[in-house]
Amino acid sequence: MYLESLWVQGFRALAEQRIDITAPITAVEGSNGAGKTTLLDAVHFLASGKSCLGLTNAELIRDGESYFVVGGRYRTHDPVAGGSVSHAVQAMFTTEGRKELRIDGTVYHGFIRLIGGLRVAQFNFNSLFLVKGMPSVRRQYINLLIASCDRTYLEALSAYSAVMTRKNALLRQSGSGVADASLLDLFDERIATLTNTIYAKRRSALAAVGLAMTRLIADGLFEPLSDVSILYDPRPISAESIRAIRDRELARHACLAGCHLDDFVLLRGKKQLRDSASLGEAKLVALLLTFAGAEYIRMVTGEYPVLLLDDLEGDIDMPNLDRLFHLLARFEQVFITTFDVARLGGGLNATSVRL
Ligand SMILES: Nc1ncnc2c1ncn2[C@@H]1O[C@H](COP(=O)(O)OP(=O)(O)OP(=O)(O)O)[C@@H](O)[C@H]1O
Repeated sequence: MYLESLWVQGFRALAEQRIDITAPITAVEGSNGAGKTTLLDAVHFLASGKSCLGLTNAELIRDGESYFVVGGRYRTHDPVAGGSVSHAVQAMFTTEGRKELRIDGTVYHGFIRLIGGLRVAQFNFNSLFLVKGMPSVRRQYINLLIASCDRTYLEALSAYSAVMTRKNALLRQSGSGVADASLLDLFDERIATLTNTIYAKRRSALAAVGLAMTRLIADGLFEPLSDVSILYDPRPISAESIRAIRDRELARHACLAGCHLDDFVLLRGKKQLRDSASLGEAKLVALLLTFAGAEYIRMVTGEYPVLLLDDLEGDIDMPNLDRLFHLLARFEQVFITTFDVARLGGGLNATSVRL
């Protein structure tokens, strides 16, 4: 997987930028506020239709502009064609909320089709919330990871989100508790089926990610995390078990069971890292999850994703940099932000883009 060129217009810090990429490692340089994080976020957007900083599309539009455009051309291995193929993608979002996506010239009016095209694994300062933050952050991690390799998972998530929206609307309408019970029964059946499908896919993906974590720890860079593991053991649900809490759902006007409340636990020994990890440890665990996610993608698709590393300086002890560079050599393409490539030492043979 290789992003050959990237163009952005009116995207946060970047007024207009076009880069053609030829080297395996691109060091994105520039002073504070120059737009380094923004550039990596643009690549993440092309892979997911979303900002990796948790920003809304409207927040991504540069102040004073009426739209943003993010586009790129990437190369990927196509097992059907038996070789490398190249795709052009371009996403536009306007202040009126209009979305326009072009993939190889075909126009779509939503960004969901970006998922499963260009694949990325990313780390930035927000990644520590994977360890320290709310369950929703971990769900986003696992959702994008699986969906980028498995279209049926993405379809199950979309179907789940649609049925939950309809059920929530019905629960809100129900007011005094009088709701269309048979329609709620139908929704509960669908929610239970989709939840169990999603649980099963998350279970096998998280088992693979956990295995990749163990191998990466054995490689050395993550040695201090030798007893870190993932615990994920959701109980399958049934329409009956959801029906059993219907009174509570009616009272709260919300769905109170299903995979939208799911979470996985990061453990060190038997302790939950969310409560016990220092900030430095949390960042290292998040970096480990980034690399383990990349290994998962390679295992499923046969190709490493594009690796996006933002704000790593200061988070990794200098003696470990050599091991990090060794790990980067696995990837076909890496983007790494830095104030100054020289500060990263001679171990990094990178081409730099200065903003
Ligand atoms: N919607 C927006 N319109 C214009 N400028 C924006 C917008 N959102 C953020 N910025 C500006 O972008 C800059 C931050 O960009 P970014 O985070 O990409 O910089 P950076 O080079 O990664 O900085 P640092 O080295 O400090 O991490 C800030 O100056 C901020 O004011």
